[in-house]
Amino acid sequence: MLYVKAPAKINLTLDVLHKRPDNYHEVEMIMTTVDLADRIGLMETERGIHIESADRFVPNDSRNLAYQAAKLLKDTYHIKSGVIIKLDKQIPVAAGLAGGSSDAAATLKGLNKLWNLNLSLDELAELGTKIGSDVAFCVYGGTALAKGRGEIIQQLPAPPNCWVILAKPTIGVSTAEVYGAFDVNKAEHPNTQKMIEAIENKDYAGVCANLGNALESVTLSLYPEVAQIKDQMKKFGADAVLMSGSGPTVFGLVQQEARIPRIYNGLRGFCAEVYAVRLVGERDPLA
Ligand SMILES: C[C@](O)(CO)[C@H](O)COP(=O)(O)OP(=O)(O)OC[C@H]1O[C@@H](n2ccc(N)nc2=O)[C@H](O)[C@@H]1O
Ligand SMILES: Nc1ncnc2c1ncn2[C@@H]1O[C@H](COP(=O)(O)OP(=O)(O)OP(=O)(O)O)[C@@H](O)[C@H]1O
Repeated sequence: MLYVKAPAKINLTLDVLHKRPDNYHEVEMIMTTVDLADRIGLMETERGIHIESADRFVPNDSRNLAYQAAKLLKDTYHIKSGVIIKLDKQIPVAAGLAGGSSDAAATLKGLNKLWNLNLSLDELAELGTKIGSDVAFCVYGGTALAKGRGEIIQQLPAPPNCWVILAKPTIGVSTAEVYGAFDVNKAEHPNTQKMIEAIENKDYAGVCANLGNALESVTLSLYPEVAQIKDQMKKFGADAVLMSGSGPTVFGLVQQEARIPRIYNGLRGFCAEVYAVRLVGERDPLA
C-alpha cells in the first residue's frame, strides 16, 4: 500500500472580482496548508476504481473527487490496472478546508508514482484543474496566491509560524450556493497586496490585520451560527479570526501556545469539531 498525505488549506484572503461568462467567479486568494490531513492509501488491483471510507458523508462512487482523479489519470494515460483507494478522513467534509480537493491532489500524486507516469507537479496541477478549482493549489501545497478561478498558482513564502484553531459548526456548506448568492456590489475586498507583503516580511501582526474573505458575509447571512463562532473565538483570545473558503469553518490565529487551551475548551462547549493545528506554509519537499 502506498500512503499519501492530503493536508487541509485555509484562505488567508479570498477576493471575488467578478462573475465570468463560464459562470465561475474570477478570484484572487492566498491559501496556505495546515497540519490537519487525510491519509490516502493506494493499492494496485486488476481493474476498476474502488473507494473505501468509513466516513458516512463521503461518497464511495464517481462523485468522490479521489475517484475522479484516478479515472482522469487512467483514461488519459490508458492505464489497464485498477486501484483501491482507502480514504482515512480527518478533514471535516464540506467545511471550506478543501478536503475533497486535497484527496484528489494526493491521489494524482500517489498514482503518478504507483503507475510510474513521471508527470511533473505542473502537469498534475493542470490535470487537477479539470476536477475542481482548488485541486491545482492542493497539488503544490505550501502557500500561494491563486488567480483565475483558483487554478493559476504563484508560490509564496511560508507565513510567520503560528497555531491555527479550526472550528466547524455542524452544518455543511455548498460552495456553489455561496458563490450563487454573492453580490459583487455588496462585497468587501481584502487587500491581497498587503497580505503578500506581510507574508514576505514574516510580519505576524500584518497577517492578522489583513485577513479578509469576500464570501464571509454571504455565508454569515445564510448561517448566523458562523458569526457566533467568530465572536466566541475572538472573546476566548485568538489574535485574528476569519471564515475559510466558502465556509462554514472558522479559523483563529494564535501565536502564544499558552492561550490555546482556553480557546479550544471554550469552543468545545458548543462546537463539536474543534482542532488546534500548526500552519505548515512550506511545500512538502517529498511530495
Ligand atoms: C471557495 C474555495 O474553496 C476557496 O478556496 C474555492 O473558490 C472553490 O473551489 P472548489 O470547491 O474546488 O470549487 P469547484 O468544485 O471548482 O466549483 C464548485 C462551484 O463553485 C462555484 N465557483 C467555484 C470557483 C470559482 N472561482 N467560482 C465559482 O463560482 C461554481 O458555481 C462551481 O460550480
Ligand atoms: N474525497 C472526498 N472527501 C470529502 N468530500 C468529498 C470527497 N469527494 C467528493 N466529496 C463531496 O464533496 C462535497 C464537498 O466536500 P469538501 O470536503 O471537498 O468541501 P470543502 O472543504 O468545502 O471544499 P472546498 O474548500 O474545496 O470548497 C461533499 O459534500 C462530498 O459529498
